[in-house]
Amino acid sequence: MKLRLTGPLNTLLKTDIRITGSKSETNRSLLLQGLFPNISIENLSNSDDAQVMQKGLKIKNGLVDIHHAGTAMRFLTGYFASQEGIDVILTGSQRMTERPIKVLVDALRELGADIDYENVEGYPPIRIKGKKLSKGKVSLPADISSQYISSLLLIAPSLQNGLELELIGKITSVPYIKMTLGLLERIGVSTSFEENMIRVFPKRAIEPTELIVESDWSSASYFYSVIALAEVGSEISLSAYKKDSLQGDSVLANIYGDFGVSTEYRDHCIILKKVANCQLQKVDYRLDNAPDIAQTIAVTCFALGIGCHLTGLHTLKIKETDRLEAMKTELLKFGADISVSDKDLTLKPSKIWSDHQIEVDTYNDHRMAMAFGPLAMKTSFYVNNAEVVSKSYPDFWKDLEKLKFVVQEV
Ligand SMILES: O=C(O)C1=C[C@@H](OP(=O)(O)O)[C@@H](O)[C@H](O)C1
Ligand SMILES: C=C(OP(=O)(O)O)C(=O)O
Repeated sequence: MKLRLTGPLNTLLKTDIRITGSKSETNRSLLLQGLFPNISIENLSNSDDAQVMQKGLKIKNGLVDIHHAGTAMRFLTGYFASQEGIDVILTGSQRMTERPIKVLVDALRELGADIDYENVEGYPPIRIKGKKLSKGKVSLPADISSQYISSLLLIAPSLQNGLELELIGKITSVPYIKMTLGLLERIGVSTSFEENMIRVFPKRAIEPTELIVESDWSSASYFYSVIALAEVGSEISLSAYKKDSLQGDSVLANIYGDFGVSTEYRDHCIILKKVANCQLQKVDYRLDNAPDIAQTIAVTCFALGIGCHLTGLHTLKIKETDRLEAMKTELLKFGADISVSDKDLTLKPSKIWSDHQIEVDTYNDHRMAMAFGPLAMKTSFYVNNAEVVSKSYPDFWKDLEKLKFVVQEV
């Protein structure tokens, strides 16, 4: 699906939008429900990634295809490996077969798992024969993806002696690890995380527990961007959010303060308000704790005509696409002065070219499409394969229409 996108120009925005549950919290909660069926879940994510997770958890034999969902790939690997009677081949999209899984497979094998590579060593598809994992201690590199760590932590309470994890190297995406531990604590599992050691204690059964998933902060980032580009006085109310979030991307509330956006927490909503025009020439953020909002911030800065230096982005190369290269290619189309390395992105203040025929390519990456969306408030353009948004946010284009964007299928 190709879209023509035109943003609202010089209008005061005032809209309420409801966003569904965080896909990260949802996929963790679903896995925990697989282990402890007396968990119920409220405000599930309506994303493709949550749907493939839900389906995957029901399969015991045969092929499990999780498409583009990194969390489903990594979390189901741990789950299947630890469940007796499972015999599956776990695979995904072409891109998923290029996203490494070796760190997790090595750790699970160390715990006693039976996993083999179907094609290329270190990458999906993998054949998993589930069994009772006998060991309870393992160390693994922590600088590639936190999802490997979360996968092990999620199955940890079901292991005979729980799990002791030693994390090697600089730990990346830490808030996602803490989110996993936070959810374990909510269902009554004891955990500890000190320096590079994580411990999860075993739990045979839990009390019936309802997990209420907070709405998705990464999805909220696109509205922060819209408000940052809107007229002073504009506001958007997003539900359902809370101040003590498990999601690291809630750091958006601080970051977008720099762009003149205030965040008020009121009755399960966040109210984003443009309170001032951004006076900064350049911003500098280290985002290894919030990698998923890097693209949003880069486009916001470009649209505002300010520079940015974003660091800590070493994980972006192995996500849905090589996000740093993709950002460079697409922002260059609009005239950006951008450079990237394998772990950072630098944008110098530059003017947006007024060429209305530009087509933004999306590389099977929902965040490429959504991060560029707000830029339509400055110039019209086309978005190729716009359906990619369904990976995390199927209603994204409909919600942009609520903000007076003109979204035309062409
Ligand atoms: O655990 C999670 O839910 C996630 C962890 C992060 O991945 P990495 O740890 O690979 O950076 C993040 O980018 C991804 O969207 C979701
Ligand atoms: C990186 C992402 O997802 P995943 O790794 O779960 O595919 C994302 O949603 O930005």
